[in-house]
Amino acid sequence: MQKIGILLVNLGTPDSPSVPDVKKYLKQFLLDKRVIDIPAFNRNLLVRGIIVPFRSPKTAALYSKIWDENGSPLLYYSKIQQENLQKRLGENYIVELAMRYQNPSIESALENLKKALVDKIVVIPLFPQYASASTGSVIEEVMSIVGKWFTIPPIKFINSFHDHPSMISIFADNARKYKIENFDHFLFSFHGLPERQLLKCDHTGNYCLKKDNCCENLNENNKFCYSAQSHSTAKLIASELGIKREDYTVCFQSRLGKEPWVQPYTSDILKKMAAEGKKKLLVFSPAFVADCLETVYEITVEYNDEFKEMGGEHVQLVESLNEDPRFIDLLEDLSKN
Ligand SMILES: C=CC1=C(C)c2cc3[nH]c(cc4nc(cc5[nH]c(cc1n2)c(C)c5CCC(=O)O)C(CCC(=O)O)=C4C)c(C)c3C=C
Ligand SMILES: [Fe+2]
Ligand SMILES: [Fe+2]
Repeated sequence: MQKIGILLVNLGTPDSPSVPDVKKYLKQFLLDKRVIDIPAFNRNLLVRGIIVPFRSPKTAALYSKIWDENGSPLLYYSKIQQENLQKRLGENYIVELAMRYQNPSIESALENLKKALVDKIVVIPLFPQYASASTGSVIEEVMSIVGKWFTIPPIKFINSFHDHPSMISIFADNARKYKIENFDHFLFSFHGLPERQLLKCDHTGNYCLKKDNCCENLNENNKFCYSAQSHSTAKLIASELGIKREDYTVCFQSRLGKEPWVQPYTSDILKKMAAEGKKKLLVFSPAFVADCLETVYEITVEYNDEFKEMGGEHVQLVESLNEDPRFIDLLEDLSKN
């Protein structure tokens, strides 16, 4: 019987919410050339000289707010997902968890799979939509580590799962708990990405951001585009819930720096909603498979406060996939097919 290694990889989180640990995390994260994709000299100067020293105390304070007895929600739920997938797949599979930045490291997880004498490896980056800064970076890191091994085993990389029916159903069911008729409008708020990185994913060189709504529909030209895959996820969830196109907005949160990022920005949409007199918003965050800083704090606390200050009443987050057994169905499907 073959033994199959499964490597689940999420983004990463600091080891603790202390400023030195957050500095270590941000340094490793933001020095990644796929995350800040500018020439190495400028990246080093910007990250070591400006972003890390100035941002770390602020980011550490935010992490302290979401850190509970289970630690970081991202790592906590990722471990549960790993344990539940291991139980589901049984003894012919070895399921390892790694984080692209900080711990557990991809290198240690791959070593564990090597020691377990697996016959092949399936790498599942835990990002539904492909971006070079997330999925691409995980794939490059795995290739670079395994590339140094004397024996390179068969490896399969999952590239995206933005339209997987199990994920769509979980987000839709989690939303139904809040009775969707109670809301004035629905936001699908994805993690942001610099526009420059969208353009680099456009293999036609002449499609993305060249006309309005270029990425509203997924097609041959934009199949690897993060924005197009995000719109595809949103459309499928909205369709399962019977939400009409005019009642939802796809938007992007968590910008860094002054360059343009994929638009519209969630913060601008909140202003627009408040100006239109909308009172209750239901917000999906389907770029993540587990609750994390961006969902637990940015949406639940910051956006809620901002919206109320502008005259709105409530911003309700739809929980992520977290411990839902149907997410394990999805991971089982990606592991086996
Ligand atoms: C959905 C996948 C992600 C993409 C794509 C992504 C791109 C990206 N992120 C930054 C900068 C930051 N992101 C931060 C936190 C963070 N990012 C993701 C996922 C993606 N990022 C997650 C899951 C998290 C939260 C991790 C957690 O522990 O909860 C942060 C740290 C927080 C902060 O200081 O604001 C930064 C910085 C860039 C620049 C980028 C693309 C170029
Ligand atoms: Fe990020
Ligand atoms: Fe696009």
